[in-house]
Amino acid sequence: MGSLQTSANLSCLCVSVRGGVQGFSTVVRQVGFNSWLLQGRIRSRKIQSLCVRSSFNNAGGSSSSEEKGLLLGAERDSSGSVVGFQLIPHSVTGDATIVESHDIVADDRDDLSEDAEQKEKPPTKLTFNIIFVTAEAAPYSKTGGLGDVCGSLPVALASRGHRVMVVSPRYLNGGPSDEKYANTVDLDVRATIHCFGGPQEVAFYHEYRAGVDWKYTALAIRYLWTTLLIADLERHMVIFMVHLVIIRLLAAKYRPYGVYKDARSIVLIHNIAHQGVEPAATYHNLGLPPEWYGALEWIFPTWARAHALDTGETVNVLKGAVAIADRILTVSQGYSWEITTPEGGYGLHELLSSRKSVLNGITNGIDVSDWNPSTDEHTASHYSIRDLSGKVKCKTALQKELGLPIRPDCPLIGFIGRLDYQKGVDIILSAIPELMQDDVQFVMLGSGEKQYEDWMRHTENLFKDKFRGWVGFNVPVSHRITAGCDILLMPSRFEPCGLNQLYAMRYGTIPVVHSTGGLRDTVKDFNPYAQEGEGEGTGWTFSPLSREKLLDTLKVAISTYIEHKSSWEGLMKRGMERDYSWENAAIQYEQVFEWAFIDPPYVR
Ligand SMILES: Nc1ncnc2c1ncn2[C@@H]1O[C@H](COP(=O)(O)OP(=O)(O)O[C@H]2O[C@H](CO)[C@@H](O)[C@H](O)[C@H]2O)[C@@H](O)[C@H]1O
Repeated sequence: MGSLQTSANLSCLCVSVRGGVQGFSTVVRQVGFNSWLLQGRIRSRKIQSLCVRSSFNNAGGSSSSEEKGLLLGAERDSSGSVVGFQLIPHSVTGDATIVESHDIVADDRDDLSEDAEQKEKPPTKLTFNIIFVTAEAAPYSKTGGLGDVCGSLPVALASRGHRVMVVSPRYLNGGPSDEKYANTVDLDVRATIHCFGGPQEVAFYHEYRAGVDWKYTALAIRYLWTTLLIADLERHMVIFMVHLVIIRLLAAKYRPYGVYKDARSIVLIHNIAHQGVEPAATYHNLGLPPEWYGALEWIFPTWARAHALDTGETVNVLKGAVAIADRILTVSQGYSWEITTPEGGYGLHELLSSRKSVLNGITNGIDVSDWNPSTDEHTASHYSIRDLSGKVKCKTALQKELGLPIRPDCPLIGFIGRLDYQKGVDIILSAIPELMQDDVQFVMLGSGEKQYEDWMRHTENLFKDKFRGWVGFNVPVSHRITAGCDILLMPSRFEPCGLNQLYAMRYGTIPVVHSTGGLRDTVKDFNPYAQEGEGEGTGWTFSPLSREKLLDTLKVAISTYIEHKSSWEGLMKRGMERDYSWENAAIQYEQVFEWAFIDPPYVR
């Protein structure tokens, strides 16, 4: 960890050992918000210097990057007199000055690390400038898990001292009547970008909330690279990309002119089934130079083409990002392996395998203040690990709200999610007739494919006392289902991370999940005999994904609920006491940022 910190710190601090500056190879510690104590050798003289970066912003913008990129190091003799100065170029634009330094040439002992002051101070903490570019960020916009993650991970990183900006579109819902945007200000900046066959005007809005700069672009089109115009105001940052085309724009439009040349890009894959594939003819809409076409080019195999004249030629946004990002992240470790296999890679497995050395998985956290059973504003009652009594009140209130028989002891099973192939809705559909023979209740909340929405309405009519299908997207209802159910079913075919099982465990609702991706990583199988009979585990995982396996596993869960109340309570409590906060994940993200700065930019 220490050596990684040092290398990354040098990059972050704009003191590049790779740039040929011998000596300032170690950051002893950060001694202020923008100042660091460096040590090392210059021409065999031992130097210790205090470096101060006066600003992250390059507001003036008049001087050259070389002028901006200098550190001034003063060398002193043993009496403390200045005997010379060192101009230390750094590779990233920014204002930096050394205000104090000590030449300790007389002291030949390698004892810098034993400096008494150093012992008192905490170790160097790196801070980064991070821009998230995302199609969704809750609470402003959310159609699924992407919105959740991009609404809370930036806040977690900001609370750890990083400077974080989120850039996202302001959709049509973000009009004056939308309370979520009540605190935003129009920056009164109108920029013109050239894409989609002509000039497009973009308006920018801003809000500073929870330590994060939230910026929104009002533009009729969803393509977010336009938002890099905002980023244009910034310099020397880690650029953190979410699933988009900006990395190519970086390389094609900015780096040739020295801008962002030391920034790093990271693509975070939330779901590889959604790659942003468009007909090849749309490439010119992106405003990228023709020579970059190859990075996005994607040709479907013959069997996947629609008809005899279909050449299969497309542009694939995610493929381009994977090909040239500095690092690649997914939202769980299990999924980071799955996408390198033919079964899980959706055609990108070979490309991803070739970049395995920069591919990592970090399990998502959740917003633990929004999803908190002891304070949840959407639920009928509150409860906690110390007092679970409120949970049954949430259950009966949910039964009442849905018009189901109010039966506290009847196992209540829930499903929340997009109604599509990924979520295994077809497996639920095939299992429901048999499941409805048992004394259970089942509630589904979701929207998506019409065939499944129709099936939910139809099934509700068939099993009036047992089944409810809520067609639509409703966040308060999703909280009430999570709190009120005993079991949450997630038979996802694949699941990069999955958030609902995390919400469920935090609410003492036991997940029954297909053993895949993030579900396998986060749900630990119940074993009643472990821990000298105390039991372990937080739910059930099953594999393979089949109707029979799903039914078998659900039936084991149901009989445990009915017959082994103390085991059930153990399951609930083990799930509830786990740490789901973003803090853990944020620490791992910092590690990846550090790794990103160890290597030079992948595309120059
Ligand atoms: N009808 C409805 N009404 C109200 N709320 C609803 C809803 N349908 C879904 N939601 C909510 O949307 C979110 C869905 O998140 P998931 O992680 O389960 O899946 P999603 O596939 O969208 O995300 C992708 O990105 C996330 C984030 O990285 C990964 O966890 C995941 O595996 C990947 O597929 C949850 O907050 C859920 O409660």
